[in-house]
Amino acid sequence: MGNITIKHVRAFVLRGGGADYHDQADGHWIDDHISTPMSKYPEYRQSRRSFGINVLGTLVVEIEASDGTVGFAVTTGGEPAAYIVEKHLARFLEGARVTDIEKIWDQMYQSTLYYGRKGLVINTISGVDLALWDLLGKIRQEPVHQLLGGAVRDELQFYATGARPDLAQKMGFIGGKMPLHHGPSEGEEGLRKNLEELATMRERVGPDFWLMLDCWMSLDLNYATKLAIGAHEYGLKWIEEALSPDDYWGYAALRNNVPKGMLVTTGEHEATRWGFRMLLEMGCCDIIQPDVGWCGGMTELVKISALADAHNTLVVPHGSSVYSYHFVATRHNSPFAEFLMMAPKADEVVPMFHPQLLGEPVPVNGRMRLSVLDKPGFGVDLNPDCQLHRPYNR
Ligand SMILES: C[C@H](O)[C@H](O)CC(=O)C(=O)O
Ligand SMILES: [Mg+2]
Repeated sequence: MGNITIKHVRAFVLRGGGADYHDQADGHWIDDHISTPMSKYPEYRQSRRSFGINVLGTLVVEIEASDGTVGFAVTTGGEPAAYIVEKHLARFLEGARVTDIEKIWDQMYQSTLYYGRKGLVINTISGVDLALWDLLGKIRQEPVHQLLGGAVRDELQFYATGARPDLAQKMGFIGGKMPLHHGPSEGEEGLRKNLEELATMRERVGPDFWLMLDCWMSLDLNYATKLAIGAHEYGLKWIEEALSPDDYWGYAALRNNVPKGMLVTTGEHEATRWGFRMLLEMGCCDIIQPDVGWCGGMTELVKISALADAHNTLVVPHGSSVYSYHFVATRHNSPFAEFLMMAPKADEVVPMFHPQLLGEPVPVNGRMRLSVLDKPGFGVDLNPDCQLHRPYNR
């Protein structure tokens, strides 16, 4: 094993759903008048695709070892990410040992610092890192959760994100997180509509089912505070990503402002241990939500999670399908996981990264047995029916 090296790195682009889960067709709940930082421009209010939310597409990273084993991963990043992998990052992998994950991560991060640190570059590094974990698992014939130190639970439980928490409840999930539909630019009327939607959902699901609101970076502190206070009456469990990810000070203030018992969550657009250190040390939130495909990959998520543990903060990763399931199974401070409802009407459970992965597990009755994850690597294959495009073939 110590002698197996990395022979070749390849980066592809894929369109249509999957890891770039906002890349959906018309009529999908995920693109139906959701409040965003662009909602202040009326022409970009109805659809997130109108301002380009799906412009990047999916990045697929494939890493082939000297023994012929191939590991792969998908994340968001598309063609610019493929460029970075092929033209810049591949040099740190090809010829290295497949076990050199820490060193490769450090080289990818340090060598891109002058143009990286967050966003696209860290998405790209995350994709490469996840492919390395998949490769190592496949070579060792062990699931990634075992490489991470082993599972601490036999079963994962999930809340669902989508437009229909009432249906998610019937499907066995422990809670439902809804997108916020109206932002500050829609004034008092929008605020009233937001609260009415929450009230209707609370009536449908009864008093105990968790209800959360995902605000996708779209509010200001005053609006978020008013929303949280209004939503308290309807038992809102948490208010998510209410502010810009750069506004650490706003989050710290919001956490003071929300009614007692309501949680403030954020972090899906934060990256690396340094970004999360800001959130944790400034007391910005009760739950951090790193996306393992965006925050720096598994190698970085393990560090972020240890930091969170030392701050008594839960880590409930954003989306990211199998990549987060293998992680959540191994951490005491990750007691449950997110499942993004990718059915257009949020009325059935379909694999989160459909159609890109084969063998992608889904929760059944809101739960997933650990045994489902007991396959080498992340336990999934690329769907050969998906059209891979390699824009920067070296
Ligand atoms: C529903 C949200 O706007 C977003 O598309 C997904 C998300 O932020 C989450 O799952 O969390
Ligand atoms: Mg979110």
